Amino acid sequence: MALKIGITGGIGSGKSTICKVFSLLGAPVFEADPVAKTLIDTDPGIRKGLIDLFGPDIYTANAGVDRKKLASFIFNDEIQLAKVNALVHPAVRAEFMEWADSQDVPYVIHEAAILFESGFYKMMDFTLLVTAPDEDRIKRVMTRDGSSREQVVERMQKQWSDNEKRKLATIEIKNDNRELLLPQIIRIDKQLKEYGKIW
Ligand SMILES: CC(C)(COP(=O)(O)OP(=O)(O)OC[C@H]1O[C@@H](n2cnc3c(N)ncnc32)[C@H](O)[C@@H]1O)[C@@H](O)C(=O)NCCC(=O)NCCS
Ligand SMILES: Nc1ncnc2c1ncn2[C@@H]1O[C@H](COP(=O)(O)OP(=O)(O)OP(=O)(O)O)[C@@H](O)[C@H]1O
Repeated sequence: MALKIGITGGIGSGKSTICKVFSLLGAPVFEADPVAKTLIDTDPGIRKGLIDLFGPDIYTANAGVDRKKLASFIFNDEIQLAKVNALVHPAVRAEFMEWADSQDVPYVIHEAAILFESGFYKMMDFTLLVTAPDEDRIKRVMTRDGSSREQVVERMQKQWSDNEKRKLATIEIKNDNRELLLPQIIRIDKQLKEYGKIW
């Protein structure tokens, strides 16, 4: 059975970029967020649950969820956020476990922005935390998404701080353009492949 490796980090830290490198090194990557979003749009149980919570208008005419509406209901109300997460996260978890068990490799990667916040980290054998200075992250996301500094800072403030995440992480990957990124990833990949062999 493949080792399960969780990878997380704040907005713009470089999770997706680093996952691309792990993928090139042969590690299958499960991206939790798009899976969660697809399930919200397509899973009948989740659909019913969201309609019960927020009414039928939470879905648009073309069947997808109204993202702006859902964000406005949950991002300023912790109770509603917890209810939505309780509907969506068990389904994501089940999909991940089934996917992971079908992979014949030393290790697989689970990428999630809220790996620690959601408790998903408890299902992982090891966790990797990607960090970078706030200013670098802000500039990267402004360039990537065309968002304003204020929009990025607002999102950052809603996420756990790196210090909180460090307490739960096995290994930190520094994506700060001071410590070289590729040697860090190659070292971790080598260790995981060795460890995966004897697991
Ligand atoms: C509510 C939605 C429609 C808002 O979409 P929007 O494009 O405005 O925001 P985006 O998806 O980029 O998320 C922004 C940030 O919010 C935080 N966040 C997103 N979903 C969650 C969640 N379920 N719980 C806690 N924080 C969350 C993350 O820190 C993320 O970086 C969207 O976030 C969503 O569908 N979320 C549920 C999917 C999910 O649970 N994803 C988390 C991984 S399992
Ligand atoms: N070391 C780096 N130097 C410069 N740019 C970088 C570096 N690492 C990542 N980037 C760029 O910064 C942006 C953010 O990186 P990425 O999308 O990988 O972050 P993320 O952690 O997955 O973000 P999010 O949580 O918003 O999805 C991307 O455009 C990426 O190409």
